[in-house]
Amino acid sequence: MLYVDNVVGSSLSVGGQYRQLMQAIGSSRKVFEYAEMPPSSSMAPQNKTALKTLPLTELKGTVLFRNISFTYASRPNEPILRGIDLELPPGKTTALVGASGSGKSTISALLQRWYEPDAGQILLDGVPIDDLDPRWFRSLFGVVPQEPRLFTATVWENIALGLGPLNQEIAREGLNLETIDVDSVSQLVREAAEAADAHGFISALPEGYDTMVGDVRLSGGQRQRIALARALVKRPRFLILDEATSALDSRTEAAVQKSVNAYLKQRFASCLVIAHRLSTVMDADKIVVLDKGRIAEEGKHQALMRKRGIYAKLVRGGGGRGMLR
Ligand SMILES: Nc1ncnc2c1ncn2[C@@H]1O[C@H](COP(=O)(O)OP(=O)(O)OP(=O)(O)O)[C@@H](O)[C@H]1O
Repeated sequence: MLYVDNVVGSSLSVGGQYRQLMQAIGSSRKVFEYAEMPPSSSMAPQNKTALKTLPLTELKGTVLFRNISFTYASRPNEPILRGIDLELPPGKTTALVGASGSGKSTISALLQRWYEPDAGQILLDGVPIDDLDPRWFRSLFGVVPQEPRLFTATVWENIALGLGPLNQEIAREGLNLETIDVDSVSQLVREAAEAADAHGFISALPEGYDTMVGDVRLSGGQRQRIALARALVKRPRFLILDEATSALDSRTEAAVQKSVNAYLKQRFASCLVIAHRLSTVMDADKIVVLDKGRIAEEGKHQALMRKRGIYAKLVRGGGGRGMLR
């Protein structure tokens, strides 16, 4: 009976593995298909000579959305953004708020050039971003998405991954990622973890930075802080936080905000925050309120509250629970 049990158990497990293997083969086929797709004409290599980079030492970092309109190709009858005029001032934090589906994440996607606007232009220091080399341009961004993914690897590897193949800021500091030694990367990883307020809990894990993600149960907030460290390790000039601190309790969020703000100040980096929580956006230098694809209001928290417009309504709609609903 024991042998039979053994044979049945093993056969079932082989069956499961086979299914997973087939799924993985299917997914990898898709990955290669996408990787081999030719880039859209504005990013194609034949235009490379025309694609610019800006000297980092002179980069101010003013981002301007000028009359941007956008519709997703899959929903041609549903314009998402209409005539957006928006300035992200350098070294400042701009918060995007608005009802769910109002187009906040779409603005962040356009800024990273995941899509091309239907009309209007996005400018960096006065240069249209489509004239800039996309690899160079994207290397300036550190992004924490709504649902960050951690890989089955050590915490250290999960953070170091953010360094990416092309990193101007690191190169500018005399470090070459091709020849950099492990100790220097560890130093960068640790600094990023500190800036994300993650060093404390990582050090308390059974094997510290060498702990395998997957071997320990990390809370949603801990995962978000590792993802934040991954975004900060490349020393971005622009940090995009899309609901990046939503899983943190308010005390931890305040601590994370404090250390991220210190980072932004030290590096003169700009930050774009998307959030539904009042405490996340309240102290932003500028709050931009989106409503049905348009900018309805902008200003600082107090001024917007006095205005008693959409923002004040969103704050009150949270029913005192600190949510913007
Ligand atoms: N890839 C896509 N293809 C088609 N429609 C999309 C796509 N991504 C988003 N949308 C639609 O665009 C609209 C705006 O979405 P977006 O994610 O920008 O809103 P949001 O303000 O960030 O919302 P939330 O606060 O819920 O994250 C929504 O109606 C959404 O369904």
